[in-house]
Amino acid sequence: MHRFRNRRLPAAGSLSIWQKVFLGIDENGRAVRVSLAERNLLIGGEPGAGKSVALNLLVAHAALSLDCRLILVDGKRVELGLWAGCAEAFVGPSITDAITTLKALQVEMDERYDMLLSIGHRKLTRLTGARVVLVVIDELAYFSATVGESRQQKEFVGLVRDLVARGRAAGIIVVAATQRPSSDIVPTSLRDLFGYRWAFRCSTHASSDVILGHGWANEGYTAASIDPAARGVGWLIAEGGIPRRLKSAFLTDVQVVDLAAHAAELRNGGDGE
Ligand SMILES: Nc1ncnc2c1ncn2[C@@H]1O[C@H](COP(=O)(O)OP(=O)(O)OP(=O)(O)O)[C@@H](O)[C@H]1O
Repeated sequence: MHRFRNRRLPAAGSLSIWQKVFLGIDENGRAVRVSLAERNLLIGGEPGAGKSVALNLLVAHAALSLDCRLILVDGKRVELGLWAGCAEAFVGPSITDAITTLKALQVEMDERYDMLLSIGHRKLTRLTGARVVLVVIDELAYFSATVGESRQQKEFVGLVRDLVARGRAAGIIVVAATQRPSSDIVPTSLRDLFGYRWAFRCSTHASSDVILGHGWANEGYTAASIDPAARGVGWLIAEGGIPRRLKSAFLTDVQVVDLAAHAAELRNGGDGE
């Protein structure tokens, strides 16, 4: 298998979760970057539209950023599985494991608020010391509507909601993806907690609005108008802004394998050479 391992892989300390993450190129040819340490991100779109590719870009940046801890929740295991060696926790299809992991994060979030209060700060910054924790969930609907008992699904949704609502200032960021952009999976009250929302191709204007926000389809910003063959194309909106159409960057599986191995080595104290 050809590997692209070479000297251009990022060295330890050259990337930070506080730096913007490169997502792709917009219609005007401009680079699109997001500041993940400041906002949660919701990704939606129909199967095959490009969500996993987008998640891999985000996780690649986070994994190579040694000031970021990674918690990966992936019901299918294969979407994020290549990054398991970089993650502090990797949760597969078990809803019990997902709940246990999110509960532990909730406890940590409260401890972080105690710490912030004790030093008189309102939010975690890169100077506070504690590392940012990135929680990536793929697929939201698997845990909220498919696997487990209804009581567990509710508990899972409650934990996600709390982490998205309160985690940001404590340096706990959630990125969640779903191939079911419907209001039962992403109710407005949850959707609106995400500061970034990225809609890949959706089958209807209504499902596009479920991700981007109510009314955008009427204004002409709809992921239902994306050509099904245009994989990786989507609309991204940041809190308070207007949607921006972009084509995501792309990492092949071979590149992901190489980057993940490199990041794991850096995380284990190696120099990645
Ligand atoms: N930015 C891109 N550039 C080129 N090809 C892309 C891009 N994004 C996605 N693709 C192509 O589309 C395929 C499906 O993308 P991806 O696996 O990310 O979809 P998905 O939305 O996660 O699907 P599912 O919901 O079924 O998991 C990829 O294997 C790739 O071939």
